[in-house]
Amino acid sequence: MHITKFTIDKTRLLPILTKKLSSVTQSKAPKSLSNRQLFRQILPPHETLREIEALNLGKPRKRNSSPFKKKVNIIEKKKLERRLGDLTLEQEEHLELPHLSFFAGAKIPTSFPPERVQELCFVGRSNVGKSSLINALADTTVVRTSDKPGLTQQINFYAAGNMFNMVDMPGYGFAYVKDEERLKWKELIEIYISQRKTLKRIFVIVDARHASTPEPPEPKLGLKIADKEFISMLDRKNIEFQIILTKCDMVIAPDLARRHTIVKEQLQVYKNAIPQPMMVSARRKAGIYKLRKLLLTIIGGLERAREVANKKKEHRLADINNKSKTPLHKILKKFTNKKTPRYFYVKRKRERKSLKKE
Ligand SMILES: Nc1nc2c(ncn2[C@@H]2O[C@H](COP(=O)(O)OP(=O)(O)OP(=O)(O)O)[C@@H](O)[C@H]2O)c(=O)[nH]1
Ligand SMILES: [Mg+2]
Repeated sequence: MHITKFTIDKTRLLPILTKKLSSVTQSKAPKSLSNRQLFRQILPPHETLREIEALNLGKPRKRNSSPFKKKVNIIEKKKLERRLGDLTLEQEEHLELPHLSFFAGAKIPTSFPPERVQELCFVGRSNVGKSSLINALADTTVVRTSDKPGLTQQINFYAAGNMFNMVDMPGYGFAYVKDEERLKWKELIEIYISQRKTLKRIFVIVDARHASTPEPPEPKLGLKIADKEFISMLDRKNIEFQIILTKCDMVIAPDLARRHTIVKEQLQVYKNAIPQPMMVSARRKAGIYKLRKLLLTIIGGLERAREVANKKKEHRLADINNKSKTPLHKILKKFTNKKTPRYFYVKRKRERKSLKKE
């Protein structure tokens, strides 16, 4: 017989086979469930799933332009609606926040600006997306963001018109900076949070992907140790806070609902936690209108924001109506000899229709 290095030596294989068999028999005995199995066993409530679908929060499904695949998508949506109920939630109000501008940065407590208007602050582990969330809320890019943890290294104050301030904090937990620097940030954040009289609410930002990563020193499921330490500190000091799950566009809908459920359960221990965690995606601007409405309600500026939104809508309508009175082809003729393309008329018609719908 020709022997190669791939020829199976039965005498060597036997111990391996017996070992495998023993492991199979062992697995029949009751064994503690893995984190993944525990996670899969969670049944999220229907309303959470419905909210995620309606606000378009989960990881986007692949959209296909082929008519067959479109039909499949429609059928899937209908199936979901049968299971979860109507997926159109209460109409989202298209509210806007006032113009955002940077006005102060503080590395030490003595550099905090005077307490004039109400403030909302955003805290969380480094790189969870605090700065990006402020940008998305104010529909701007004034706040600097980075994919490296530890970009925001001081408390930054941003004025939203003269209505209120949004405060961006450095992150706690891992960051590409020295340990002593991080300790300084921690002290600074604690001083700000416990001494600021104009502070109306603390939003603790949690990365939706991390809400259940189980690494050995971390708890099996749910919030990370750094988050738990921070919110326990808030609870000891009797300071109210609310959790916001960000980067929801990176988690598939059922898993996101499970993570939301875990976090909600864990919050029951904290007496100063607002029980309902919010879900957003700063990148896809999902859930942002809902959060904006909440901010405005806390500040007491909801009515003013509604008035501004209505005025803007009226102006836009009037603009379109005025434009349509002077035929576009006459305006264009001044500059060119060409006829007005049909495209312009269709576009205007569509704009008018969508405004009426709003
Ligand atoms: N996919 C996705 N990425 C996001 C979202 N929000 C933020 N990011 C990304 O996350 C990274 C970190 O965002 P930052 O806003 O700088 O995070 P931060 O919490 O301010 O970080 P530090 O200032 O370092 O504490 C950036 O690369 C963002 O583009 C989101 O909703 N979805
Ligand atoms: Mg930042």
